[in-house]
Amino acid sequence: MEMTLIKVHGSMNTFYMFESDGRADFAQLAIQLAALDKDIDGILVILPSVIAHAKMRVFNNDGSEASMCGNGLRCVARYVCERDKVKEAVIETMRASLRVKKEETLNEGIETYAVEISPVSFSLSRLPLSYDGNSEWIHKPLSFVSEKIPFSAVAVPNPHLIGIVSADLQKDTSHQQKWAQYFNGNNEYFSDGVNVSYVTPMEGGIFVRTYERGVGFTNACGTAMTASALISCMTGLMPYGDVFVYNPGGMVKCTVRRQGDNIRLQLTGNATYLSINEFEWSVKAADSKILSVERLEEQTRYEEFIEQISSASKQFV
Ligand SMILES: N[C@H](CCC[C@H](N)C(=O)O)C(=O)O
Repeated sequence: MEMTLIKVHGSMNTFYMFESDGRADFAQLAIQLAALDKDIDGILVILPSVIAHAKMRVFNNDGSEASMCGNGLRCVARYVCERDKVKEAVIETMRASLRVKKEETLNEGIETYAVEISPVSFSLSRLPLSYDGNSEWIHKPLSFVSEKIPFSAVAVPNPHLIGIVSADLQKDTSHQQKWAQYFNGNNEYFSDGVNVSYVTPMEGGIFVRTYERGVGFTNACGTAMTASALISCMTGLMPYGDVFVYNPGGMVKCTVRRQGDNIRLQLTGNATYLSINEFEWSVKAADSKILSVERLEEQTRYEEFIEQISSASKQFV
């Protein structure tokens, strides 16, 4: 079957994105495309919706489906707003219909979108994490990992484990890799795996690096950056409001608002199209192939943006 795939990224978290009527083995397609293109972190499927402008489904490189993808949702938001000629829309996701909107460009020529990140839950059963009968785990060390790293577990709604670490644990990723691989392997704590982020405060914001469930280290993870901004505000590391989050793939703005138990999160950042690809999809992986690639100019402007901000975060990248 021939398909048109748009290769996109949010903060260099890269995906193939396409519209579909829903009748296909998307898990298998994600595995095939990840094998064909080492750049990507998953696929974004845009489907019809009876309750919103469109529905988004997200599949990681290993074929697992995720309930949410913040960087991906910005790219889907752009596609749907341009398709329907609107500046705001609602996108149905696995657990919520989320508001999205086109924003002023971050920088000349960089398409920028803001997306709602919801629902939020600290209940360990929602992650699911089982640990010593606790119902929540916020800003406390997991002693079997380290006494020096306060961890927090939060679902937005995909699962995140967030550690606040010093600069040296941010520069040397081996500690994060060891524990992220453990929590995403056969372990007694996270039965569905978890996205593991290490957060370090820096000039003007926080730096977040994520080892993603179903993928591994990525340049950025939108839900993880937003969850990390939330934890940073809850623990007093950052004031509530706009938190600038730097990552290996760039920088995004996470807006964190809280009134009592009511938490509202918004993620703003680029939605960049890299290329338009014609793809021949065959059930037999060996017969699937990318037939043509039409590269687009936008990435040049995104790289200029990275150049501008890199002095702030290059200590960690
Ligand atoms: N690996 C994630 C899904 C992708 C989320 C990430 N790419 C984002 O931008 O939020 C998970 O399995 O929960």
